[in-house]
Amino acid sequence: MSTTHLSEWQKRSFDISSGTCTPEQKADAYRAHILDIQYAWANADISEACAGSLFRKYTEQYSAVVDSDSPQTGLNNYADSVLHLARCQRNDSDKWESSFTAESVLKLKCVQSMIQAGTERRKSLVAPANANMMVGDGVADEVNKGYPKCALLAISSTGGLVLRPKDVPLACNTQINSSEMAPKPYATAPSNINPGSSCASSSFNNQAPFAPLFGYSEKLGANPAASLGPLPPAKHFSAGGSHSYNTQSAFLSSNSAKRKMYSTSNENSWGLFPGYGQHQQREQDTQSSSGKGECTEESRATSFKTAKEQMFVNQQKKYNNQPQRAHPVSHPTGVKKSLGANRSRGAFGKFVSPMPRQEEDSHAGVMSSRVSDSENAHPVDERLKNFEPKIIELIMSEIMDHGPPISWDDIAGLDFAKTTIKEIVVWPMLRPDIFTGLRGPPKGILLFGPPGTGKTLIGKCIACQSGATFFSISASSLTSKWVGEGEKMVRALFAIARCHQPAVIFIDEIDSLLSQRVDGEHDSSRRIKTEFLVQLDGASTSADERILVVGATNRPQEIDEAARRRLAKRLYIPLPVALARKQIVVNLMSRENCELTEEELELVIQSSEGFSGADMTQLCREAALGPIRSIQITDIATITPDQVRPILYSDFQEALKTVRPSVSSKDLELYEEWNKTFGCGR
Ligand SMILES: Nc1ncnc2c1ncn2[C@@H]1O[C@H](COP(=O)(O)OP(=O)(O)OP(=O)(O)O)[C@@H](O)[C@H]1O
Ligand SMILES: [Mg+2]
Repeated sequence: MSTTHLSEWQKRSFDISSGTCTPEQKADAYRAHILDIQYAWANADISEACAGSLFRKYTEQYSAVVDSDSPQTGLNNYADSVLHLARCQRNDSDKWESSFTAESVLKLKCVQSMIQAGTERRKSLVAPANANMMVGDGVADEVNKGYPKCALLAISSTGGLVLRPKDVPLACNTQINSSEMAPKPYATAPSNINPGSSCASSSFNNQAPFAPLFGYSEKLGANPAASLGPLPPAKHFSAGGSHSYNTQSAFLSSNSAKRKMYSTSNENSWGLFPGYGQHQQREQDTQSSSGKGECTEESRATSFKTAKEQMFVNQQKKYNNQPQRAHPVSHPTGVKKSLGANRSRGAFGKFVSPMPRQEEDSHAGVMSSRVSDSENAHPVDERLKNFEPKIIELIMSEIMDHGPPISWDDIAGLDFAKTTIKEIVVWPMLRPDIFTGLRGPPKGILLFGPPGTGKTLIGKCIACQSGATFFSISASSLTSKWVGEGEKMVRALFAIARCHQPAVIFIDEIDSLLSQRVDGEHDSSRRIKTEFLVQLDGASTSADERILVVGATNRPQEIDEAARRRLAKRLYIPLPVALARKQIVVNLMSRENCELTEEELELVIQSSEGFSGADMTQLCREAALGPIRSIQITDIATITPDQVRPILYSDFQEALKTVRPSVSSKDLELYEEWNKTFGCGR
């Protein structure tokens, strides 16, 4: 072996034997040894016998670390840890975590006593004095069989759970209030819960105080509607409540209803796992019947709609009227997910693409595409069968979840970049038949420029406007502390993208992933880079593949030269010119009470020379605070919003004293220089 290899080898051996390294480092070092042995043997640097013996030795040692479940010496919590990552991440909004599960709820003493009471008194319901939960006879029977199939009805104002007997009808579209319900023993529902079929789910979901009780508002929300018994025909009836209770995992699916809703363009196309299509088909049944505004007995019996699905239907209706090809079900908060930072959908959970396909613009289109997608599910299966479900799941959770749709007009200035991107991203995605051969679009784009100039904004806009499946990946999500995991993630990412073409993989801050490879860098990060370059090459050489990688960075000079070559279209995103700055101010101020004359606006624009888009936003925010600051501290508690004075030029003048450009002219020169050398602008 070469001297370099030898010294590396010695260093690692020393590390391992020093007794101070962690099991992860040991595993890493052993694995590196194994790779080196393979490499040396492949290069005929060592004999087969030598390779065999070394290989055996280090494999055993590696296995000993990997298989040992002692936390001090081993890593056998590998799968657990990864799954834990996937499951246990929470959004900021998830402050609580329920410890209730299907079983634990049923084991609660008060529930037990209520079940008992329900069994004893078949017709009239009497709750134990110390509980808010009542169970009808049908419920008790169901509970005794397993999980309740049609039990849950409402949640009491004190947070208790009220179960209603099957045989007590409840008008579907009637608002339950305490007075109406008073004569009935189950009348403890809060008055603001409306069990009407079309909104029962969301009403329940919004009962924040109840959510912690179970933590599964989605399923609970669905079931009240499902259990209404003799419901009148309803628009979005959800039936078959047993679905949500059948498994613990259904319960564990948590409060997703208050989180993002994905679009369904590819909702069924994932089709990774058998049996999944059935569920999807049920969903379609529900939707087709809801589309007709009626609910058949059959659909009650076989279909089931969670609050999430209900919200999707509502959202879809809303967005169907919108002209642009925006995501039909955007999350109101516009949270962008990052790997592991969200709830896992479960290895067998459905994949939901965020983007509508072209053919799905109409309602009928949605349906037909879903059916054909689920029919075509198996080939997709095949291509991904070598990947572990947990990795696929992690990648899936990276799909961008975007907020209010962003249009090209929301991005001020940057005309050249916008036109070029439309040319190479949007149009080819929409008309692949025209953009063939030499007209084929480049497979990699690099957006580079000073911070705060709209690179990420462009990424979001591509997500909204391209009609492609959009993967937004952060470098940190691909770097795992587990040896080999990062490369697998990269491979899986491209494999999944291949299954969901046309696809755009957006990598923000790409410099941290594809920085120049240097000596002494950690093996695993080097391997991730190499794998990325290989995949990028594969994607860029295959003419049939419609995968586009878009990278964004404000440190273009740090990007590896091999990566630079693969990101063939390198677009400079400069500081906004005066016109663009004006557009940003006008856009932002159009939503506020602002009295700025045309001349004053011009003065503001002149004074903000050298500001980035983000700086301009900051300037406007600061100016908008001016009127508030002018209010007397004693009045702040009582003043009404319309008494707040408009934003004036003086507020901008004040703001200009505190907001400074964030990009220095020296930095700008570097960008300009790099653009001249490597950029593709005019
Ligand atoms: N051209 C623009 N038009 C409208 N708003 C802009 C523009 N550029 C920046 N902004 C505003 O600045 C904010 C930050 O922009 P963005 O995150 O896209 O910057 P960036 O180029 O990705 O910066 P960084 O390199 O630091 O990641 C945006 O959310 C937007 O409010
Ligand atoms: Mg950015």
